[in-house]
Amino acid sequence: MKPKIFIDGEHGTTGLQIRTRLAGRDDLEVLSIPEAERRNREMRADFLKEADVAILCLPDDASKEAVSILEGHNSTKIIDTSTAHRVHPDWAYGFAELDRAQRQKIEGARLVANPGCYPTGAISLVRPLRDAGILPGDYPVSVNAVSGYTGGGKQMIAQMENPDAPDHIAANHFLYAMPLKHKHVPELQTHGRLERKPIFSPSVGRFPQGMIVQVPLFTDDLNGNASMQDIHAALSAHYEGQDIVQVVTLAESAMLSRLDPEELHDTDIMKLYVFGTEGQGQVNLVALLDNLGKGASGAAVQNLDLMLGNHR
Ligand SMILES: NC(=O)C1=CN([C@@H]2O[C@H](COP(=O)(O)OP(=O)(O)OC[C@H]3O[C@@H](n4cnc5c(N)ncnc54)[C@H](OP(=O)(O)O)[C@@H]3O)[C@@H](O)[C@H]2O)C=CC1
Ligand SMILES: CC(=O)N[C@@H](CCC(=O)OP(=O)(O)O)C(=O)O
Repeated sequence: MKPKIFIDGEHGTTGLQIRTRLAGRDDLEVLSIPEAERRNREMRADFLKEADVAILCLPDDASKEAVSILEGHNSTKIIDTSTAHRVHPDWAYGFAELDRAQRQKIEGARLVANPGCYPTGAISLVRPLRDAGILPGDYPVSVNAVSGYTGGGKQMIAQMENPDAPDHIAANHFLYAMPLKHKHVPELQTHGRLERKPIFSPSVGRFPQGMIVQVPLFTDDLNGNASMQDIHAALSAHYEGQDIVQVVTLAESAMLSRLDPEELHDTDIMKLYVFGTEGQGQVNLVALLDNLGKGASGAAVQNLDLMLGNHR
C-alpha cells in the first residue's frame, strides 16, 4: 500500500509547491481537497485522519487547530510548515543538517516542525560554529536578510503583483519588522544555541523566490581569534557527506563581485559563503536559498521522505 499524504493548505503558496514536487511520485498517494472546500472543517478532518502523513501549510492558528483535530489519532504523522511548533519540545525540528543526530530524530518522529525560511539560512551559519566552539554563546549575533515576496504568502503576492489592490506595495525593496520582534527570533535563538536574543532585520525585494541571509562577525571576538580559514573549515566539516547544504570554497567566494538572491530559485539546495579578507578581523557569513525550496516546500518533502524511510 502506498503511503497517503494530505497537504492541508494545498492551494496556498507553500502547499502548491509541495503538490508540484509530489506530482511525479508514483510511490505516494496524494489525498487532494478541492480548492472550494479548502476551509471545509469536516472534509479536512476526514482527510487528516485518513492520511499517513499530513503536511500542514496553514497559518499558525489553523495549524494548531489541525493538530487538535488529530489529537489521539496517532496513525497520522504530521509535518507542520508554520511557526506554531518550531520550539516545542515534543516536535522534532525539521532541519536534517542541524547536527549529526537530527536526521535520525526526524526519521523516528511522528511530529516534525519544518523550519522557517530565514532561520534555515541563519541557523545553518551559526549552529556549526557554536558546536565547533568557535562562536561564543553570548556573542551578539545580528541577522540581516532579503526574501522574495512569495515569503509573505498569497496576501503579499497579491500586494506586490496587483497594482489595483487597495494595499498594493509599490516599493522595489523594503524593510519590515523594525520593532525587532519577528516571529522567527525564538526559533533562531533556540536552534542556533545562542544565549543572547539575536537581532533580526528582514526585508523583501520585488522578485518572487529567493533569499539572502547575512550574519556578519568580528573574528577577534570569536574563541581563539578564529580565522576565515577556521570558520570555513568548521562549516565544511559540519556539512560533509550530504549535498543539500553546500559550502562554497573560499577561492570561489573571493572571485564573486555580486550575489543574486534569485540564483537558487526553484531548487532545494542552499549555498553557504564565507566572505571577507583574511587578517582584517571581520567575516560576513551568507546563506543563499529559495525561500520556497530549502526554506519551505523542498525541506518539507525532504522531511517527508525521511519520515517514510526514503533516504535522501
Ligand atoms: N511562503 C513561504 O516562503 C513560507 C511559508 N511558510 C509557512 O507556511 C504556512 C503557509 O504559508 P503560505 O503558503 O505562504 O500561505 P498562503 O496564504 O499562501 O496559503 C495558506 C493556505 O492556507 C489556507 N487557510 C488559511 N486558513 C485556513 C483554515 N482555517 N482552514 C483551512 N485552510 C486555511 C489558505 O486559504 P485561503 O486562500 O482561503 O486564505 C491558503 O490556501 C505558514 O504558516 C508560513 O509561515 C514557511 C516557510 C516559508
Ligand atoms: C517575506 C515574508 O513576509 N516572510 C515571512 C516569513 C515567511 C513565513 O511566513 O514563513 P515561515 O515563518 O514559516 O518561514 C515573514 O516575515 O513573516
